[in-house]
Amino acid sequence: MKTTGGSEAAKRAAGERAAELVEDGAVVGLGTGSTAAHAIRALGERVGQGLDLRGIPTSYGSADLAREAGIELVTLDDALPDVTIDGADQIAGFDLIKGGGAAHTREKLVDSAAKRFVVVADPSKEVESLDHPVPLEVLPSAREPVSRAVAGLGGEAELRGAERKDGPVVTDNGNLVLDCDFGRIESPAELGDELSAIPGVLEHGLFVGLADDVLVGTDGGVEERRR
Ligand SMILES: O=C[C@H](O)[C@H](O)[C@H](O)COP(=O)(O)O
Repeated sequence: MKTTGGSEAAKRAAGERAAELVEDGAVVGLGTGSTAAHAIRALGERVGQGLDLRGIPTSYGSADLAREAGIELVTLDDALPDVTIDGADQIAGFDLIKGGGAAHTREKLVDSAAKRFVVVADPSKEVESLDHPVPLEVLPSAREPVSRAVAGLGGEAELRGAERKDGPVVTDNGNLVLDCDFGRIESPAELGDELSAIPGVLEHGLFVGLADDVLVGTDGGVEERRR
């Protein structure tokens, strides 16, 4: 499981608070990453205490964690999520950049299908304006044309390298990831539309207009924002 900079206590506080919001009988979208992992473990504990729920994973990682936690898994073919709990790499208001774990394509599918999308994070993720590189999941054959198209939009694309494998990261869907630096992003919605229009891009990591709640854990509690 990829881990990021914020304190583990803050991530756990946010994840556990989000798990408390889940009602009996719910279908829950299970996000990917170190913060969502705390929510999955907390949900597993509630299942152990008798809570009835089914989970829809957003990656191999979240599926494995959910199985270990004793959560029954289903797919979007079986049910749509009542709520999805997912992390983020950067948060400005309710706009997000996701995909640090290369899971953003399935995450966007599950997050956007949910009646309620709850973001869990630690304070290091919050910023005034988004400026984190935007991950693009691209077809392997589209790497160069997409990089050129990104340059045409004023960005710089870098192929994400794997850490415990030679060569690039290959996603759960068999594709590559380009991390695209646009500096400060003035209009996330507009940039998202432009990235979606590039042939060969499966999905980009800008999540605009999707989040309903942002729960930011701190070492002393959880700050909750609702749209
Ligand atoms: O692809 C991965 C996801 O978008 C994660 O939700 C995101 O990278 C945040 O992960 P973490 O909670 O580990 O910082």
